Amino acid sequence: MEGIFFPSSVIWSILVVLGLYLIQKLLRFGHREKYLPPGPPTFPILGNAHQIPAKNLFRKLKEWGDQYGPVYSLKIGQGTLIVLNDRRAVHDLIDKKSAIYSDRPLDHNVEVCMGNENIAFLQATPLWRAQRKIASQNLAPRALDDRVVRIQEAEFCQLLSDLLETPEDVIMYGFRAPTFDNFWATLNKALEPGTYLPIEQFPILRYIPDRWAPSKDRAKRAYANSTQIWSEARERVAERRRNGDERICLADRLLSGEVNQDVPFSYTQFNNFLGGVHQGAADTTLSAMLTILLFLAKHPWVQQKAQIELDRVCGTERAPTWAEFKDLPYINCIVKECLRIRPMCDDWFDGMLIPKDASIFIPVYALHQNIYADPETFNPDRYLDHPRLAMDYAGSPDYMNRDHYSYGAGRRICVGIHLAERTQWRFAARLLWAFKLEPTTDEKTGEKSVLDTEAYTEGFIRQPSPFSLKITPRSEKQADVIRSDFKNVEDFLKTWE
Ligand code: HEM
Repeated sequence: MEGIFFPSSVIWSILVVLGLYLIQKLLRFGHREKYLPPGPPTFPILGNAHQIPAKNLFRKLKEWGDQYGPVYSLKIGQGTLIVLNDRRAVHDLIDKKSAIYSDRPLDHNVEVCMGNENIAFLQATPLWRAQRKIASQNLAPRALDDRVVRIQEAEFCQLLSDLLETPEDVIMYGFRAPTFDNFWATLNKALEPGTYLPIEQFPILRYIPDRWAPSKDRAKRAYANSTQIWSEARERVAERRRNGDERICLADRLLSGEVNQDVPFSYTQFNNFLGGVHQGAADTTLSAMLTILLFLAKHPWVQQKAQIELDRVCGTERAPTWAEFKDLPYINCIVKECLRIRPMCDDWFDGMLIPKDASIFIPVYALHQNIYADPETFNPDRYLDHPRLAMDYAGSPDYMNRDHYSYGAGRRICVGIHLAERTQWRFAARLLWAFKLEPTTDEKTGEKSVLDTEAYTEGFIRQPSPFSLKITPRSEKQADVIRSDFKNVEDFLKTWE
């Protein structure tokens, strides 16, 4: 039988059509679909990836918001990012529909790094729900004000003379970090986020062999390292308990079976859950406290205004306590203003938006710049009409009156928000009651150093770059109170080491 014969012109035509089809497909990769909100012009294949700056992305997000409107989109390869730079959009999508917008974007590298065991990065699975429930019950205002109040106040007695403490360790594991190089103080430094291949956005990168993609190996090592650290933390708790030393903290309550678990945790899930909450607490709280220090030192009028209030309520004889929250409203304004002017991270969600796999992003810095007049000016007075705590505003349907978005939104809102609020308030209140904060003076020239409130580190959590301050007690009386307060709690603090 004779074979079917295609003239070479037909073969060429097919190849040309196929080639054109592939080129067209390739050119459309990274292209913004018509139904998406507007955004910066895309480049074939890359989309907007090449326009994402390595530094100060938060400022670029604001610039794009000014240019393309409150809701805009970015294309990163085949991935879509919808940026919600608008109170109403955040409320309608993230608060009201939080059941469908409580997921995290799929990210293979994050999955490998965290082994799907870190509460902050888990998809909205039954494991996340079980972990979230335990964390929110144990970090609820009542639990904190009943169980944690004494140790937190005591830590702040020490902090006045020694600004080096990380009180979260006590609440999680029942151990405190008496010095910076102590095991409990160094945990976070082992978890530096690395750079890695954006596989979800550019799926072809998946086929790069592991040996040419060091980030893949790094992700596996990151999981192994952090799991080892959190397992050591748990073993230290277990060892202390074997010696009959049980303490009031989440790890002990879980190990004693006092906390109801909706989903049983494996050994590593248990350890990485506690580690994940600790991680959520440590860098954020540190960054917030450094921002408070930096901005107060830069703005003496704010110190003076707060100190008038503190002197009226506490005099020089005693330091303020959390019980005086309502009598010292200006401290709350300072905490809010610091979180507004320098939010430390932006916020990611995944959900059912069209297109289905789009990620949603709240550009917190840009949003804060949009919603307040004169946003670059540090002015706690703008919060005088917001006397309540952040969660009251975040949970209110009156979204136009929300104070700030630094704790996120919807079901994923920071689970440590109540502890974070208490920690920052205690820090600001005691610091201002006790000390005068100033820039340092150059011994040779006699000139005051300039505190740079723009100098922040890049990374997952933004923090003020190192700065130095002159911290002097406001009076001899206050210095005496600091000393005697610390003496009174010293033995109590030792029982947590
Ligand atoms: C000033 C201090 C803090 C700030 C600004 C802050 C901010 C945030 C933000 C923006 C998120 C993501 C929220 C979202 O996706 O909508 C978050 C999540 C989280 N935070 Fe905080 N945080 C702080 C302190 C704390 C503390 C003290 C703890 C624990 C004791 C904590 C534990 C967590 C955890 C576990 C998550 C993940 C929650 C989840 O995905 O379900 N944070 N935090």
